[in-house]
Amino acid sequence: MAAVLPDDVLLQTSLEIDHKPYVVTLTRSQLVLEASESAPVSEGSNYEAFIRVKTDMIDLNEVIGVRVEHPASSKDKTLNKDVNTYTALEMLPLQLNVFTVYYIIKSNKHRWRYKALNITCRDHNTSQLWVESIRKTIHNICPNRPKRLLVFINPIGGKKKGPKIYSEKVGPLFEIAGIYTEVIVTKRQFHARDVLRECDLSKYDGIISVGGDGTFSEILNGLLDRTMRDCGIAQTPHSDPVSPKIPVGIIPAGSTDSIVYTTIGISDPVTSALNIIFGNKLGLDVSAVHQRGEFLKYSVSFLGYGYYGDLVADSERLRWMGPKRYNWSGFKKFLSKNTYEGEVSFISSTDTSHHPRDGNKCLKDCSICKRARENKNQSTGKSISAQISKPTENWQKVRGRFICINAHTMSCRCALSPEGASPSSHIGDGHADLILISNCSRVNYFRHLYRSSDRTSDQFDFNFIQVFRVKEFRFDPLPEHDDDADEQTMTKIKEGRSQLRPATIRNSVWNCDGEILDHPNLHVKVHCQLIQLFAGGIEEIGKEEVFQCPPCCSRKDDR
Ligand SMILES: Nc1ncnc2c1ncn2[C@@H]1O[C@H](COP(=O)(O)OP(=O)(O)OP(=O)(O)O)[C@@H](O)[C@H]1O
Repeated sequence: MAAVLPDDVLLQTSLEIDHKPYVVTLTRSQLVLEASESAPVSEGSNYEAFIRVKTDMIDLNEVIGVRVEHPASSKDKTLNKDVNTYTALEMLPLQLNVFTVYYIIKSNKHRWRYKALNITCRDHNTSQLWVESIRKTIHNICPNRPKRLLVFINPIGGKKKGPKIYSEKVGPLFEIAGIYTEVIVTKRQFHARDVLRECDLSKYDGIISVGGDGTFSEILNGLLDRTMRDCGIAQTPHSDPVSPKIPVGIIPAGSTDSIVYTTIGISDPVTSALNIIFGNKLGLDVSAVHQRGEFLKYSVSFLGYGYYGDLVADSERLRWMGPKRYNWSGFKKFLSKNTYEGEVSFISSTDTSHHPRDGNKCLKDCSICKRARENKNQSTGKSISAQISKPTENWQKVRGRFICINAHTMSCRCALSPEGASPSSHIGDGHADLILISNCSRVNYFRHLYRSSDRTSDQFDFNFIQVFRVKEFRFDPLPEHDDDADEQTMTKIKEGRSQLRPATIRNSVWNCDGEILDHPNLHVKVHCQLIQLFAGGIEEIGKEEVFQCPPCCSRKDDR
């Protein structure tokens, strides 16, 4: 343990923890807890003397919050109750001389939890002094923690548990952290987007999506639309979108929650809430999707034509099945094995130091994403025309009949595919991994799908699969076709009046972050680290710190 230097000490008092005497010291970065025993006092002395027998420390950057606590609220695990109960308990008389420090613990497998340490002071003034001093010190060393959040809760995403997850697990944590929140439970699709178009964003330090990838995508699109409008920039294939100043966070409450899995390593509302509270941030690549020169939307994780497009179109009709609808639709589409003809054109990455099959995973503090951010910062300020991909840029083309065409802006991890559909894809390298799966037998396609759930094998190691790391791509279906006829067929499919059959439809749809894009012709351009996401990146298992629980803590069970 490093010695506490005198000028580093901000406050030091003899306090009680678990009815035992402690000398508690607040330094500029830590709370130091020294178990002590009373020593015999020399005659005539005005001071109580202690012998220090054991020392523990809590880093202040791992403290969620501190507050004067009512005993019932800690004993009864009030945090597991709903917000109303929680507020009612707060109105009971407080035990004003006790304050509680809430701090995180990191268990293995990326899951974060927290503990509460009750500290008893002699009187209310001392307790108040401690609370204020700790808060001020945290604010000084962690100035980037958010203080005001706008929260959107989707009540129909996943298993429809968004409101419950927020009120039981997340809202109380934001309250402990002293974060002011405005909460909107969405009433319809595009409700969040419409609010973001009009509201005063300067009031908030972050926007939080409680839902799945679809809700996040809606919020991301609303925020980027708003930013572009405020900057007076039209969204064309040749314009570079402007990064919003405000970061976005996700509390997972959807069916797949792939963005959370990929950026934190686990779909867990408490871990995500703690990442938001600590203000951890990552730069996320965003793909701008256009059709025939017209802007359609932004995508942050995945674009899939063919198998994954058909799958999402089918699964939309089966929402009542919950998350299992994806397995059922996936099985059906596997059996039908539709194939689609088309031409894919793309501009490959010029950086040859990394590629989609190099096995280099995008983990916390990823060097590839860091380099991309530095390059982006250097190029900011260059004229926009210098950054536009020109028609003369090196476009490559692949024609064929495909089972699917997938573009991953990130690795797209999820419970079914722990390493992701494109394991070496990066969150912020400014590129997407383009996976072209040509027509093959069902057995071979199954071998590819099976490998995506296997951490050890290369799912792209087949002669019918081609992979490219690209910054821009286009898809044109072949032969040229009647868009209107296909759109009518797609409407019937979505309304449940028709099934997808290769004989009746020549084109698939695009699956864009779990939502359907009806138009087969697509032009996609990746924008490096366009938005900031509240997430810390995936910690490498084995490199995580092993938490030493101070023996003095109130030893609450993991929540
Ligand atoms: N009150 C609402 N009623 C209907 N649709 C809504 C409502 N609120 C949000 N939506 C829409 O619900 C859609 C699906 O939500 P979401 O993506 O969160 O859940 P999911 O599809 O179950 O999860 P995932 O995308 O992770 O697979 C989104 O497109 C969102 O715009």
